[in-house]
Amino acid sequence: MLNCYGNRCLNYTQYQNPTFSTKTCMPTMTSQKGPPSCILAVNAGSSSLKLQLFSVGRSDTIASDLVPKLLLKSAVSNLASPPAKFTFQNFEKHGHSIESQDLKDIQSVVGAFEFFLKFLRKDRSGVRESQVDEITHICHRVVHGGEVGERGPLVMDSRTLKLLEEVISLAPLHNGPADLIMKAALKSFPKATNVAFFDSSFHNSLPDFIRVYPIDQKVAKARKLRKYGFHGLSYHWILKNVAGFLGKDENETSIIALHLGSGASMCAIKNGKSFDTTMGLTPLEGLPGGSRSGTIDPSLIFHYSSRPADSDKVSSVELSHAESILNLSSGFKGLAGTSDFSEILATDPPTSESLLAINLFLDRILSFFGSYWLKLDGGKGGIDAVVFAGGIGEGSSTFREMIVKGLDGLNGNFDGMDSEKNRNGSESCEVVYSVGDGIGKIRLLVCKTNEELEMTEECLRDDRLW
Ligand SMILES: Nc1ncnc2c1ncn2[C@@H]1O[C@H](COP(=O)(O)OP(=O)(O)O)[C@@H](O)[C@H]1O
Ligand SMILES: CC(=O)OP(=O)(O)O
Ligand SMILES: [Mg+2]
Repeated sequence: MLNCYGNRCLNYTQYQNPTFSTKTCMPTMTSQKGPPSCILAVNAGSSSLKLQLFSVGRSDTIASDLVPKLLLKSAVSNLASPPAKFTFQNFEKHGHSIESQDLKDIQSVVGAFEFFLKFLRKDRSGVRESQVDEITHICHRVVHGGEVGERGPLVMDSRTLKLLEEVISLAPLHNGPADLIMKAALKSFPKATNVAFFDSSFHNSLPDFIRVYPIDQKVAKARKLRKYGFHGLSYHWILKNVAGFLGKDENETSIIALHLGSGASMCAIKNGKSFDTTMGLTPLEGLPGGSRSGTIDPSLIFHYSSRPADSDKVSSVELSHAESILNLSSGFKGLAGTSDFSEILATDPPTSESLLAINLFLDRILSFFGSYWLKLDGGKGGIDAVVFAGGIGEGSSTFREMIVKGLDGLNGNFDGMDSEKNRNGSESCEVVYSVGDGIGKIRLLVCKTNEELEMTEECLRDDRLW
């Protein structure tokens, strides 16, 4: 039985290597000091909660290197288009059995986290009670780090939770739930160290002329109103794995990365640094998503909330309500009635609504692509690869093919698409695989993103978090 992480495939016998034994999970008597021995990684997305549990061993080759071993993987997906689906896979249980069920009553990531915690302690999970108590570190994906997130990951306690409360309104679909999950984790695992890893940190390198909005700069600075950018854990994972795949240093790798999931964004990575990205002050800017509008004329908000031509008659839609409409009932949901893009792609025969959603998404992606092509000097060899990731980017060969077809007009030195690899590549065990013919200078790649393992690896690398 194979299991993938990093760019490696491990088989079950390698899994039994005693250096990776769960015995490495020592019970913690006080808040953990010293290297982590058991890490729970929690990724609260807009339509899903993804979790992985790792024990930590020493590398066979470099004894000082800490290596995570995957113990279990669990997810609650489809939260935005119920019923939510729960999956739980215990890699220590014989046959790596997968448990799955519909959760009719769970509609939020916080409810999903509570369900997961209860399930973990059930016999059916195959996880020993003592093993749960051995968790020394909990890594949380927090989408918006505001100014505190600029300095990188942050150990959570009542003081740092307060600091993050200030930016909850800047990532309304994410930071509120993450805040509640961190509070629940602090309560349920009082001996563990909780660390927040920020999606926004990766974009600290954005140049001023890209991150500044053309508004009064006194107000902008005082209220920290600027582009932050998100999906940064995913982009760093993509960067390091694509650099490894290409045999290049991270800081010599330049790519256009497309993270297309319930929330969708793109990033122009220039020599290992984020140079531009489509999301902004909040995850609402840029591409449309499952229920988010993406970029619109800012005046549209006022047309929602008032009737400009008839100014004394104010409509019943208030500004905060308009914000919630743009976040929760726009995007694919507003266009085609569902936030589930796989359902839209599978509509057979296609309806005018499904075609509109697909063509509009494609159009916005190509608009940003053209812009990033120029910014990275694509015509002069400034781009190594185009990389697809996220639920849609990894899951839909059809949509990847549509995007690549749309790039024809650039007349760039792209790989041609290899239809066979594009259709069947997902069966590959590799984290990064090619969907191109390898003839062009710009490779077409898919990267199986893994925000949970990204946080875990960072946690093991950064001893300030222990
Ligand atoms: N095989 C697939 N083909 C097309 N779309 C897919 C596929 N698998 C998942 N998706 C879509 O990916 C989106 C969820 O992406 P994901 O990255 O898991 O979400 P989140 O933003 O919650 O992390 C949903 O719109 C879902 O329909
Ligand atoms: C930032 C963001 O939109 O994240 P997700 O796609 O996980 O909802
Ligand atoms: Mg996600």
